[in-house]
Amino acid sequence: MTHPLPSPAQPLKIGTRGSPLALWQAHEVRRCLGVAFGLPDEAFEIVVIKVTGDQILDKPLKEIGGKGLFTREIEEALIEGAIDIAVHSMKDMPTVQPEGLVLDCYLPREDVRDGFVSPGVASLADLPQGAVVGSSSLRRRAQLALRRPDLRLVEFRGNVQTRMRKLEEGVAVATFLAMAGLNRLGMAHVARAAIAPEEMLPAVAQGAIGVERRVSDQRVEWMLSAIHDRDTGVRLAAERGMLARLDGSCETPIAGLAVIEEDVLWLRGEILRPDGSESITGARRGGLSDAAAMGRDLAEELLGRAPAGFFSWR
Ligand SMILES: NCc1[nH]cc(CCC(=O)O)c1CC(=O)O
Repeated sequence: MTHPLPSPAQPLKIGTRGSPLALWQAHEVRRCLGVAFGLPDEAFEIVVIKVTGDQILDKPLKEIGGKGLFTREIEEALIEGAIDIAVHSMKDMPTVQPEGLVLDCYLPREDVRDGFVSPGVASLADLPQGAVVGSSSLRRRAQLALRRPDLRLVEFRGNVQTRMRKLEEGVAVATFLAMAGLNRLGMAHVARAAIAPEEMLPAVAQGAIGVERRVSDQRVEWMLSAIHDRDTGVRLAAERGMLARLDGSCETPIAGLAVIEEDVLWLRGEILRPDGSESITGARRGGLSDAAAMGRDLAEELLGRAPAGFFSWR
C-alpha cells in the first residue's frame, strides 16, 4: 500500500520537547524518514511542545508527581492532530499509551550504559568515603546506596549543562548521565567512564528512541514501518513487558536490560528498595518471539521473591 508522501507544502509534523536532547532525537527521526523516502528536510516540520516536567526544575520529579510529566502535552497534541508523530526517549515512557495512540516504532538503540560524570574522580570505585553524589533517578540512587552506603546523595536535575555547572560549583563531586544522551549531544567526553550493565543495570529502554502515532493514521504507520528497528523492538518488548507487570506507581527503582545474542534473547531485571537496603535480581533467556511474555514472567518471579513491604505503595 502506498500513501501520499509529505512535502514542503504539506509537511509531516514531528512533535517533541524542546530540550537539546529531545530536539536532536526529533531531527534524527526526520533524517531517518528523509533517507527512507528520499524526502528533503522541508517535507517535515519540527513542532516544539512545552511540557510540565521541563518547567518545574526545582523539585524532585517524584514530588511533582504523576506519570507522563514529560509526555502528556505532546500526546494531547498528537490526539488532536496538531502533530502527526511524537518522538520520545523510551526510558521516559509509560508502558500504556492513551486510547488512540500506539508506540511501536523504535530507532536502532544507542549505548545502554550509564556514564560516570565527575570533574575530579576517575570512576565509581574511586569515590572517596562519604562523597556527595548528585542524582534524581530513583533507580540510580538505590543502586548506588546498595553498593556504597557511605555516599551522600543529593537531588540533581536539569540538562547536561546545568548538571555540569553544579559539579563545577561543588554541589556534588559526581553524577550519572545516560551515555546515549551524551553520545547524541557530542558530549561523551564529560563521562569519565561508562559503567558496565553488570555493575549498574540500566533503566528499562535506556538509549532507545520511540516514535508514537495515532492508531487510525495508516499513512504514518506505513512510513514508520520503514524506519523501525526490529532488534530494538524485541528488546524493548521484553524490558517493557517486565516493567508493565512491576510498575505500580513509578515509586520503585527498577532496572532491566535485554540483549540478543545469536537469536537468543537474554533479559535481566532488578528491583530495589528506594533506600538501597535490598535488591532482587533475576534473569531469563528464550526465543525472540515471546519477548513480552518473558518480561512478564521475570516480573512475576521478582514480585514473588520480594518480601512483604518491599514496595512502598502496597
Ligand atoms: N530521564 C531523562 C532522560 N531520558 C533519556 C535520557 C538519556 C537518553 C536515553 O536514555 O535514551 C535521559 C537523561 C539521562 O538519564 O541521562
